[in-house]
Amino acid sequence: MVTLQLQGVGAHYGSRTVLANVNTPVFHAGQVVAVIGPNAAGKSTLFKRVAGMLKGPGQIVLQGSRKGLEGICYMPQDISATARLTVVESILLAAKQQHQGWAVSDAELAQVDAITVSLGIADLAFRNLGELSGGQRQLVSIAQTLARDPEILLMDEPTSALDLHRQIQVLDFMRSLAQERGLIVFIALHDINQALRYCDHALVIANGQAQHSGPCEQVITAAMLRDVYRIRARIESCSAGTRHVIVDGVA
Ligand SMILES: Nc1ncnc2c1ncn2[C@@H]1O[C@H](COP(=O)(O)OP(=O)(O)OP(=O)(O)O)[C@@H](O)[C@H]1O
Repeated sequence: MVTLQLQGVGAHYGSRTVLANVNTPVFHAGQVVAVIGPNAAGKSTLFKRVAGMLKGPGQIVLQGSRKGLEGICYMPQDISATARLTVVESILLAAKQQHQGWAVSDAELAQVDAITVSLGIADLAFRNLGELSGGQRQLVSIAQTLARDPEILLMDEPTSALDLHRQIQVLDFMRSLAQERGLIVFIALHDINQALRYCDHALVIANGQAQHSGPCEQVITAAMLRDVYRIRARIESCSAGTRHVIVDGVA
């Protein structure tokens, strides 16, 4: 069973340190971790550092992995697509990054089919990337990331371009994927209610540091929202018993 822990992780762009000394508990297969925090806090930078795209101090301790660092897959926030490929070609290309050679097996085609069906984009399979809407491109970007057979998924605001139905569909899907396939899923989110609803653990990044880390219900508090986001808010249970953030205004 895969586990991941960050120990004193930092990152810099040139001489500018953007992230320093991020420590986390050991995360286990099946867990979904919300990475939350204000704009420019360092969430994407943390993902890039964990994915090996940036250098910096500290250790990314991965244990019980079949694939090693190759199993850490990052879905970027930027979903612009310039390649002249169809949707299915672009997903196959992502899958092929993990394997030698370009021959496509029936099993790989079936895997791509299954991913597009799960994300509700099977009807887009032969459309060119350049002619998709923003939300459709985001769903294809998620499909490309899943095709890489991840053990650790780093999803950078994966629902930012999606309508409400698709947001719920994708987050439900990520949750069941984590549990059924034993993935550890990190999701950078700005919607704190989605973090409360879909994630087990919250890691709050602010000013390039991990300010809080723990179970969502312990970390997402009125005090944290005031200190980190500078808003006045209450956390209340709705009639269905689910906890929600109600925002009263800026602090
Ligand atoms: N390629 C880069 N070169 C230099 N500085 C960068 C680069 N990418 C990001 N930064 C800076 O690093 C800091 C953290 O940016 P990052 O993208 O990690 O924030 P974020 O928490 O993901 O923000 P957002 O919620 O707005 O997406 C910001 O000050 C940003 O300007």
